[in-house]
Amino acid sequence: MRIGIVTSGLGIARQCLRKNTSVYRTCRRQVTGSGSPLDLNVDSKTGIAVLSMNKPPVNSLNLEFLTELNIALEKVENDKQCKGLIITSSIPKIFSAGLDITEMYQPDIDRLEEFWRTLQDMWIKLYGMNCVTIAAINGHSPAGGCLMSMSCDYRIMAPNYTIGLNETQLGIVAPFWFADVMLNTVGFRQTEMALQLGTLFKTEEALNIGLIDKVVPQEEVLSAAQQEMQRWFKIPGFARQLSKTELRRPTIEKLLKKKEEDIGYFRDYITKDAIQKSLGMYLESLKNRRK
Ligand SMILES: CCCCC/C=C/C(=O)SCCNC(=O)CCNC(=O)[C@H](O)C(C)(C)COP(=O)(O)OP(=O)(O)OC[C@H]1O[C@@H](n2cnc3c(N)ncnc32)[C@H](O)[C@@H]1OP(=O)(O)O
Repeated sequence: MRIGIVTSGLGIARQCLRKNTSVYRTCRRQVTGSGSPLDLNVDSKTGIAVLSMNKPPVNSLNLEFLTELNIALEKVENDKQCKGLIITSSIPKIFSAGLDITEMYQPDIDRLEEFWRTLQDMWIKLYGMNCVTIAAINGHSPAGGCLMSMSCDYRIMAPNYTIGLNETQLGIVAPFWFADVMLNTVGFRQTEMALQLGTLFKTEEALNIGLIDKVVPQEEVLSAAQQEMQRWFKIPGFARQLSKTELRRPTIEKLLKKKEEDIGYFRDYITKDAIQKSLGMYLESLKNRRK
């Protein structure tokens, strides 16, 4: 991520005037540079940061991208002006395709371990963010994309997309902490069915089981997230934060206690011949889809 703090100067003010939407009307600090896979914009007036993933073709989470996500989350958490974070995507029709499968297929072992550690760190940060987090899900959100969405405080999604932990469809098993987050979100029965079947829920189905909180038309996802944020901002910050921490801490601590063990388990599991074969076939099927 190319990071350069652009303060609310004349250039940005002109952009604000040009883009005649409520989001852009107030001046923003742009915290990332052009060409970056992440656009982080902090609106100093509203206290809302918008983090938009922009890594073509599908916002897949590889080591470098996860590292940049970690830096961006750290920046938001350390920015005293930020009271809320909206995570969304700049890629049409895709929120995130989840983990980059090429990181797990025929991997270099050192990199594989680093990849997993960086994913753990990203999740620990996002799930434990003090500020209010809203996922503005404007595209498909399988597996790791679903984990990111579920780790926010609130989820708004556009119609006609899919979301879920579909790992079993790839012949792999969602780690215990992915499962824990789903359990915390939709309860045991929905989780045990969804995880075994690797269900990708359509938007409406996701709403029905409580995997997402609201459905709005595609073009309204971001403005709905901005609006929703106001409801959360009305609650005294300290009380809200403490409530969140109390509820989420046990889940985070469970991974913290087993971080290294989890990396070792992931490494040994993913490098098994049978798992490599499944991943290879899945990658091939993705490539052949358009043929
Ligand atoms: C203990 C082990 C635990 C591991 C936990 C794993 C968690 C995960 O997140 S695994 C990843 C699961 N993700 C998926 O199953 C999503 C797969 N992708 C799709 O279903 C689709 O690509 C889509 C719905 C996200 C988008 O569809 P579409 O717009 O039609 O784009 P394409 O399918 O044509 O894809 C374009 C391009 O991107 C490659 N690609 C897609 N997803 C991934 C991915 N997750 N990782 C790496 N690469 C991916 C796809 O192969 C195409 O590549 P090219 O053919 O080279 O253009």
